[in-house]
Amino acid sequence: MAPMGIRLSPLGVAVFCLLGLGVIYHLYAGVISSRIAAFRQGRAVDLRELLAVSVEAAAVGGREVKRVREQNALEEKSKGKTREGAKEMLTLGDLYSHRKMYHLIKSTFPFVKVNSEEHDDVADQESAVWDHVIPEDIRHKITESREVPAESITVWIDPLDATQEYTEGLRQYVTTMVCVAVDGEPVIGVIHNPFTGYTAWAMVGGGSNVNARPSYNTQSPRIIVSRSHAGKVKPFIQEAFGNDTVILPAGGAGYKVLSLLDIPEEKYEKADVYVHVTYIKKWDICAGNAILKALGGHMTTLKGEEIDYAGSEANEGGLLASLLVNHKALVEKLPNRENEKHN
Ligand SMILES: Nc1ncnc2c1ncn2[C@@H]1O[C@H](COP(=O)(O)O)[C@@H](OP(=O)(O)O)[C@H]1O
Ligand SMILES: [Mg+2]
Ligand SMILES: [Mg+2]
Ligand SMILES: [Mg+2]
Repeated sequence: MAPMGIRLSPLGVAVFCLLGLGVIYHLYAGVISSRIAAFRQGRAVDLRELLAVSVEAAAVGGREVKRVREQNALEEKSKGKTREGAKEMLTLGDLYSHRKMYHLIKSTFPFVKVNSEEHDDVADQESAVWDHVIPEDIRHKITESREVPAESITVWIDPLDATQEYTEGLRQYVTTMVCVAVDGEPVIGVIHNPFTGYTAWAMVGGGSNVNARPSYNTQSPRIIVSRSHAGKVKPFIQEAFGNDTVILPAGGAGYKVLSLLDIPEEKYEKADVYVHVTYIKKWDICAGNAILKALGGHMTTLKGEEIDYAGSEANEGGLLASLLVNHKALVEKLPNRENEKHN
């Protein structure tokens, strides 16, 4: 019984309540859906922006690498040993470069997973902030933006590649590298030499600032290999390509990929194929893989398997990298090394 003698019909009350709920749902559905949209937008990453930040990160890290080398303040120490027993070196160049590169990428894209070779608990007080300017050459070569969910991205950074050679003063081999993998596939690669200032970048299906050479020799190829983690690469190559094959030992996984490209600088040797037979990690190889893929080339394990750039840092199956040749035919020439893994 309602006050003042007004009698409410139960059906009327029910209809009224339903109407009220409908209005509330209508109002809140709008709010909720716009919240979801805003949330989603925050987690969508424009790959052209991520390329611009990657190029910037390689440059800011590179400035630290150069400064530490020029001040002779490397303070090198051993982080441990590789599986083959070689010392894994860490210098202040690796560490300071890591801080700058990692924080620049993380502060711009907080939802993106970034795997760096180095680690550090100190928050960089003067960490670089991206100015949101996409450089002219990137805007010119990549005209369409492409957005992907942040969750699908893994960024690999090598704050200083060829640390061994860096400690020996062999500056030509040293690079900083950034790679962006989407769903495990390498999509963006940046390789920067801090001492010459040269940067190679490419986006698969997008564009690049570097090209393949007009031709490559696969009959008697010049093969570039590691100088400090070579393992048994020499007999491996001779078995595949003959005893007279030209083998070029060089430092740095980044440098060795640059040696396959058409770089208008005399400092880069010109190789036809890059082979690595020992264990190697994904921050060493992802950027080179993305650049080669963008230019129509391949980087695979020695068995010709694609490398998945999500998940663990390890690449166990060695490396074969080539550009504009029949990669499968190269794989078929290689000896079976089932019984000599990691050598
Ligand atoms: N067997 C191995 N185990 C661990 N890292 C290896 C390796 N072989 C090569 N690397 C790493 O791959 C990069 C290129 O090596 P190389 O010059 O011998 O070709 C170097 O990266 P960093 O200098 O970033 O550590 C090196 O440490
Ligand atoms: Mg290292
Ligand atoms: Mg490296
Ligand atoms: Mg390194």
